[in-house]
Amino acid sequence: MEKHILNMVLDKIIETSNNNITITDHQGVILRSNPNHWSIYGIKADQYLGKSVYQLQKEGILSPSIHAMVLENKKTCQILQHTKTGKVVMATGFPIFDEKGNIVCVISYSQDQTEILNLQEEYERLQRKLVSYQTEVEELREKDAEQYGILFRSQSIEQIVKTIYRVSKTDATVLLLGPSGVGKSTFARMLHANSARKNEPFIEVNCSTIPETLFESEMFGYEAGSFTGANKQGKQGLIEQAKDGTLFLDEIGELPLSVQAKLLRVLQEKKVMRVGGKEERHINFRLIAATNQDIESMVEKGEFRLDLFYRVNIIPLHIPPLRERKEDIPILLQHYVKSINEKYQLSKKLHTTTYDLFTQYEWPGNVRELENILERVMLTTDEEIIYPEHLPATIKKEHLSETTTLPFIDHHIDEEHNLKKAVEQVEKRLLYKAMERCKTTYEMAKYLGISQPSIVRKLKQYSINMKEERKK
Ligand SMILES: Nc1ncnc2c1ncn2[C@@H]1O[C@H](COP(=O)(O)OP(=O)(O)OP(=O)(O)O)[C@@H](O)[C@H]1O
Repeated sequence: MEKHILNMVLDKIIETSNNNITITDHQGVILRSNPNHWSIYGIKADQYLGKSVYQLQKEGILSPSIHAMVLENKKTCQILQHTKTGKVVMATGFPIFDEKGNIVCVISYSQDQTEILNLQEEYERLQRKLVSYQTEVEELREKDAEQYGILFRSQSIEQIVKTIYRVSKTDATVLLLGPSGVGKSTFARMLHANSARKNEPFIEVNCSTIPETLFESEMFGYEAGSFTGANKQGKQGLIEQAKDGTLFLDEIGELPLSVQAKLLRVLQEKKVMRVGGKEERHINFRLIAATNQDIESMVEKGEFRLDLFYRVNIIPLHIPPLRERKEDIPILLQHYVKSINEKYQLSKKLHTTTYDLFTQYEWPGNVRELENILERVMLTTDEEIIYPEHLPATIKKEHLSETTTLPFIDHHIDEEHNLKKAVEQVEKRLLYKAMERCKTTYEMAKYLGISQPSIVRKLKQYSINMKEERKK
């Protein structure tokens, strides 16, 4: 190709490129560049063409010059330039060598990055805002959940609360699963209170308390004079009472098989025929069910209908037992101590060791058991501070075995690899435990099977001040 045509091609490439292409000779004198791109440096073509990049660098127009850098380093370079006009430019420069390895010219591509950087900054700012909004929403959620009587610190309950908020905006059937006393009814009420049906009835039916023979009349209602002993005017069934609201079927696993079939039909068709009635009534309601039974194994054993299981198991929510979310225990204790104090005009407090015991206990009856035990202990203890000795034997027993059995000792020996230290840990632990149970050093001596002077000596050895400890 002829030289003048090659020049025309080169000019066209430079003119049409999205990047600013600049060519300098081996001394950094600008030979070619697209004038349209130089506005970002705040100068015009006649001010830079034929000028040295070193000069422009000195004048602060190129800060720094990519060409100067390539000439100096004799290799490809990349930099971010901050121009006088406040722009940020990404410049990449490439050296071109002759056969002898001398630089004959440098070519650079530069691109205005200001917008991208601004967008990036804006994106990061919005990200930060989003995180702060998320935290705020979570805090509000926690507070909001509190108004429905749900207190938590555990991630598992936080996740359930989030799901409840999400599904409460839909009409999806929710199946609450978990052992007795974990809060299934409480969550069901929260779900209803957050839904569009909140101003309509919430009908809670404990399926285990309705006798099989009365199930139909209780659930579907009956017409006047349909059976002896029936109300003369007839009666609305529980499903009809839930019209436009929520029907909460608690203990659904307790329903006899014969009843399950009848219920399934109603749930599928949302139509109810009163006992002794002639026409079906269409009832609009949202269904929530709960059980503390292993419903899937009931299905396997043929004790629960598979079709009814599919009908209710749309959104299953497993609420874990309290022993699997011990981080919820302190806040529950604080709440219940406060509310029981208010209810009975008391001013009782839990000793820190009592808190520890409550946290270690397995709580087979979950939150309900915690609430009940606390109420009983607070009402039956004369003293203002509740010590471990005031607690029921089951809680103390668990503590006793946990602190004295081999796993505890093993743990310390494994960790320390030092017998003396491990013995000290065990001794200290036993002293604290004896202090929880006993009032005097004489009682402690009896409890631990050593002499009273030994107790005093050991307390001194481990700098344990009984009076101070009791105040904690
Ligand atoms: N997260 C919680 N925060 C505060 N109180 C709770 C919480 N969970 C449950 N409770 C309380 O524990 C008690 C038992 O809760 P609830 O009746 O909802 O449990 P359940 O799982 O439905 O029990 P069951 O299976 O026996 O019907 C209630 O007094 C309830 O207020």
